[in-house]
Amino acid sequence: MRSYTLTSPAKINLYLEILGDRPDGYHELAMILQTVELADKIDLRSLSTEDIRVRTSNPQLPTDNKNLAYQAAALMAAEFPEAFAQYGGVEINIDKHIPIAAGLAGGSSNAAAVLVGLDLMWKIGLTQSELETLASQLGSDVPFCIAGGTAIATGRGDDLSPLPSPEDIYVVLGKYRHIEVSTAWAYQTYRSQFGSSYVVNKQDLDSRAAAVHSSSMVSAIVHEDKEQIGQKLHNDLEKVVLPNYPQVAQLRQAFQQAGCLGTMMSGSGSTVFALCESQSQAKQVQQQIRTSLTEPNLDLWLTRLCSTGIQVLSSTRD
Ligand SMILES: C[C@](O)(CO)[C@H](O)COP(=O)(O)OP(=O)(O)OC[C@H]1O[C@@H](n2ccc(N)nc2=O)[C@H](O)[C@@H]1O
Ligand SMILES: Nc1ncnc2c1ncn2[C@@H]1O[C@H](COP(=O)(O)OP(=O)(O)OP(=O)(O)O)[C@@H](O)[C@H]1O
Repeated sequence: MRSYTLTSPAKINLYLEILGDRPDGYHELAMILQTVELADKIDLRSLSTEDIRVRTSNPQLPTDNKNLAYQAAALMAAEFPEAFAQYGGVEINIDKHIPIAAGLAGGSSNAAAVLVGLDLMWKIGLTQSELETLASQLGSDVPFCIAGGTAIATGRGDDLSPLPSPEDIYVVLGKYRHIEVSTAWAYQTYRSQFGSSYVVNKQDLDSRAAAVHSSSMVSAIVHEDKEQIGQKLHNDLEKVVLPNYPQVAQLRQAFQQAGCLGTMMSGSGSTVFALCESQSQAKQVQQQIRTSLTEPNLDLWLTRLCSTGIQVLSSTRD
């Protein structure tokens, strides 16, 4: 029996611009993605049978083929049938800490962890680029989750260019337990409201995607200018989510008034994050939100930007 334990961290979007629509129904994006330390723990245990089993600490999550971690294992089994036959199936245990449907790529990160773990368990030896290509079949955010850290993401969100990770930036995450935003709904609503303003010409699209590389946010990251990183946060999906979810808009306003470097909704929401220059500032922001919004359904987490993606914590064999 072999087992691997991996950490599966969440991401936030420091920048998300929607450039245009795509013939496949997706959107062309210019994003800056960033991992944070808040993470799930994934345990993989080999089975003597050719089964894929999922267990999770959160009863809300599916354990069948609707779970992205299951889909990742099924993809590996289909791509590498000989390894699957030789090493047997796998039991996947998901110790869930990342909130679900929160814009934090929790499911995507779990899928990335299964790809990385099974590559090791089945001794396949895939490169990071090969893992990312497989990951893109599972979802737009999954390739980034493999190496994590800080990266520019263009195309559907899966064309990645790494950036240096800013150090010592603390993050307060806030999410209402009862508010879950569907990513597909957010993009569809954006398209129906703002689709007419999209870039249609392929050349313009390419130059807009390239522009993110020389943007003020990238410059702020490269120069580790915390103030500017906070100032340049951007997310086009706020334009559709905030008007439809007034509590999320109110939470964002409360963060803004709490004196942080900057605040923004992550991905398609409903999580709002605040960047803070120190742990003590983050604790103060957390405290101020608790006193200004006496809402029992609001969860808050204190975490930190992180420079790594999926990591193996331990492994055993006998
Ligand atoms: C909002 C973000 O999390 C920001 O990082 C991502 O763009 C979404 O990533 P994800 O959840 O991995 O997305 P997918 O599972 O690939 O797609 C979910 C849905 O989002 C929409 N979608 C996603 C990515 C993209 N570039 N354009 C889209 O329009 C599609 O309607 C799709 O049906
Ligand atoms: N392993 C998993 N962890 C979390 N959600 C999962 C998982 N597998 C499938 N899902 C389903 O995926 C949906 C989105 O969950 P997830 O937490 O990944 O959303 P998200 O953080 O908004 O993702 P993203 O930021 O990539 O859009 C939920 O409806 C959930 O039931």
